[in-house]
Amino acid sequence: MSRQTSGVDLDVKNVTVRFGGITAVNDATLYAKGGQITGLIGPNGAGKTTFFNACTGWNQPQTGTVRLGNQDLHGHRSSHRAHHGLGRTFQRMELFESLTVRENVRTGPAAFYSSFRPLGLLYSNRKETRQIRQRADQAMEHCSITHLRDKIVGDLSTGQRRLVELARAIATPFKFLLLDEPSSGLDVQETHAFGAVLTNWVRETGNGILIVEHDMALVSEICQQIYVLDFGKIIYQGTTKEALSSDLVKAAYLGEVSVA
Ligand SMILES: Nc1ncnc2c1ncn2[C@@H]1O[C@H](COP(=O)(O)OP(=O)(O)OP(=O)(O)O)[C@@H](O)[C@H]1O
Repeated sequence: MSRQTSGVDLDVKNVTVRFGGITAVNDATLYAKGGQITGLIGPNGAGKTTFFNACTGWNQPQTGTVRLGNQDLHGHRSSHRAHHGLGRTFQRMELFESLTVRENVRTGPAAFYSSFRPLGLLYSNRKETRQIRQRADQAMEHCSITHLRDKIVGDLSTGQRRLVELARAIATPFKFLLLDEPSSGLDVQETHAFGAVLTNWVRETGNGILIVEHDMALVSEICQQIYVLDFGKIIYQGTTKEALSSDLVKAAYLGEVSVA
């Protein structure tokens, strides 16, 4: 990964998303800095995925704005937001089971570059093909999965598949990533290694991450800032240390959970 100087910040203001009579996200405002990992936590059904969808254009909020650096993404489709560098992963992994690891990872940058052309994947030039290969190789290296590059993804363990998904995301020239429960299904050691990959990527590229995560040990290890959603509202914002010792946050979410 090449080291860059400064990343862009994600600036989300006053987002409200309603589904009929349900207000899934209620006037939520969040600022996530480039070069950092910001956590978005909250109980099941709090509105975290809906908030992500509003950021990436998967749903259109009733109110609110989304900016990435100096780009106003408000009202634009998800493809436009991806062009401007806002990437995401999903709660359920979306990998091509019958393709190899290398092929899966290459689909990220290939789709990104092709989306700038009217005929998409039909045409690509040599320079672009070289870039796609280089980016995929670097991302696999970064995620320590180079040795798996010729394996079929359907044959891999959950931990390895999570890394393939992450490698595909970071192989794509995104400036900011939204990760939805990316460590789900990993054991303690795999989670720790996964967290180190995220931390290194942010440090080396200057890019930012907003992560939805239920694993509080991982959150406390990698996040600098935390936002807490409860019933669609941001009820707390602060440094990770402050958030984890806040009575309000404990009452809403953490309960007696130990994060040591
Ligand atoms: N498409 C939809 N139509 C109607 N209601 C929805 C829709 N999507 C989400 N909801 C509702 O909005 C609320 C927030 O859901 P959301 O999935 O965003 O929560 P979450 O915090 O991501 O939950 P989890 O941690 O379980 O993934 C829930 O009450 C959910 O049932």
